[in-house]
Amino acid sequence: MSGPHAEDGGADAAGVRARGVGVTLGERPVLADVSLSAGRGAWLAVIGPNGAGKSTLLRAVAGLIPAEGAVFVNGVPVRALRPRDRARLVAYAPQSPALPPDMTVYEYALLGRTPYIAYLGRESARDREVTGSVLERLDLDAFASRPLGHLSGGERQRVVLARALAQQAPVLLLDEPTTALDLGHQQQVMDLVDQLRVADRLTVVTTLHDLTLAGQYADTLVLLAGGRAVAAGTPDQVLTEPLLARHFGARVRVGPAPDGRPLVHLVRLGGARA
Ligand SMILES: Nc1ncnc2c1ncn2[C@@H]1O[C@H](COP(=O)(O)OP(=O)(O)OP(=O)(O)O)[C@@H](O)[C@H]1O
Repeated sequence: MSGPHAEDGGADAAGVRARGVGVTLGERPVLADVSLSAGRGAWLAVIGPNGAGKSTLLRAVAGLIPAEGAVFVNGVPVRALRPRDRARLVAYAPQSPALPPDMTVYEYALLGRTPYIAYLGRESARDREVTGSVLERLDLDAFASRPLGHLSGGERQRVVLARALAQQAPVLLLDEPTTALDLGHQQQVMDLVDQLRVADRLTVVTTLHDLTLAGQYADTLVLLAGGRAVAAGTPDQVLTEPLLARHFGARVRVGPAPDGRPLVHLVRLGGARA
């Protein structure tokens, strides 16, 4: 996309570019000088200990909070976009948003189509088709008429993802999309996002606590600690025993999975089993 505010407007600008991002919340500096870049079809995972600033970074990239520095989506400064235009470019699934308890799963997922529906207009057949298909792919079609207040934590998490996927934006920002999910649904969600990334050349940026999952799916990892990017690179470069020990205070072993990507295991402290 190009335009009066575009950085360069060329194909190289597709995806997300953030430079020198700093955020202060209340009086507290929460992020300082963070840069990242994820082009079309790339998957970038933001990892780091609790309170490192991962969710704040995602919200800054989504253009939802003011930030120092610059965030470009498809070459356009994200804060310069009107909400409706921004929602067509960037879909953001927060970690645990407040959900209206009486709204149904279908109605909530359909909210993802809002940027395509005329003001005071009704949804089209296409909007209903996209919403129905996303619910089906997330195993939620049987829940379509259930009120949100009657769902389990994992079902709620999938509904939040469904709304973001129904948005069909080229940039997908997912904050901890798998924390409440069982093993099968973790794989289903990650594989679905991966299929969409490949098929539609989406740019995916996600925070993840599960480091093995991050290393399995992302091409690039950014490790945040204390509001700063302390490491960035391929999973092999970032998921190392010394870096994880230093920044998570965790004793881990890192070894290769059958596909060569790193697997991170916690090492039990306190000696041998009794
Ligand atoms: N509104 C706020 N005012 C002041 N500080 C805040 C505010 N919101 C968050 N913070 C602080 O900002 C820091 C970063 O928070 P953030 O939620 O981005 O961390 P995170 O890396 O996503 O953490 P977690 O892994 O626990 O989800 C934390 O220390 C948090 O306490």
